[in-house]
Amino acid sequence: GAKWSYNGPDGEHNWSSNYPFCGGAFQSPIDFQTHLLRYDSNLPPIQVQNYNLSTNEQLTLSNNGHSVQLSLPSHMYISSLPHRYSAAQLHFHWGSYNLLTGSEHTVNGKQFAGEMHVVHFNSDKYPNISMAVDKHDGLAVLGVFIEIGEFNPAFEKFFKYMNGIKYRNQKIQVPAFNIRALLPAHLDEYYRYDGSLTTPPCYPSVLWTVFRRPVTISRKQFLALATALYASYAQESATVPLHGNYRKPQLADNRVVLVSFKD
Ligand SMILES: NS(=O)(=O)c1c(F)c(F)c(S(=O)(=O)CCO)c(N[C@H]2CCCc3ccccc32)c1F
Ligand SMILES: [Zn+2]
Repeated sequence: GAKWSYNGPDGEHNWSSNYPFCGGAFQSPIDFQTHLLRYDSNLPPIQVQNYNLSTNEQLTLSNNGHSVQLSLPSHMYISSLPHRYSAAQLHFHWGSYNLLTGSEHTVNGKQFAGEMHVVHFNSDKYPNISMAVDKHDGLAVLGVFIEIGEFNPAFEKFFKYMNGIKYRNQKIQVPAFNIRALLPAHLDEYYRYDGSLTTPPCYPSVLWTVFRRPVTISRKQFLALATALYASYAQESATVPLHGNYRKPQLADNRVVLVSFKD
């Protein structure tokens, strides 16, 4: 499809000229404002299966020019939703080395340092993510806020390889590890709403689950994420740093955000 970026002439204000859904309804991310929230006692803790991958499996770590992404095997899935949602990939959104504000979803206007998304597709109904990506019940994405704090050994399992994918379309194989360790300890408190991909083509096909509790990575780890990658190709002389890859919060319109927590 047509090229897009997070700033300049191909920035988010012009996405809808090549990707009409980006100017449509049910867009993501949104700001979780207290008055939009409604407690729903029927929201169960999120349950994931087969996230504890064995180290003799290999995952593809790649720089797709928009984010750093880690491919995930489809035998990993979410089991607590109405359909089985099988994993496809995880990726990140972040600010820049001196702007610790790069999350996509926000809470009463507060932006976190970054945000991780674990993308799943409805494998009960669709054979692969490409067939699911534009269907109303096609995708389920788990969102995890990232804050600066304690060093995070789980993230280090692939952060340490990022110098191998500095440029766009570079990819390397990395040993698999326990993906559950990237999620918060408790999966019972989360925001839930119907939304979209936060990048073009912005299909309104995502059941969003954003956990209330952030995970922490160290400042050094965050700097590595925010400074290691380029959106440009290796052979290009003009390098374009890959940072600030987050979409601004979109209008909630009259969407309600369900929450699994009371206080
Ligand atoms: N924030 S977000 O909405 O979760 C989100 C991103 F921000 C994001 F950058 C990506 S991308 O890395 O593929 C780059 C541009 O699509 C995705 N990819 C998804 C949806 C598009 C098709 C596809 C195919 C295979 C695997 C994953 C995906 C994405 F879903
Ligand atoms: Zn994302």
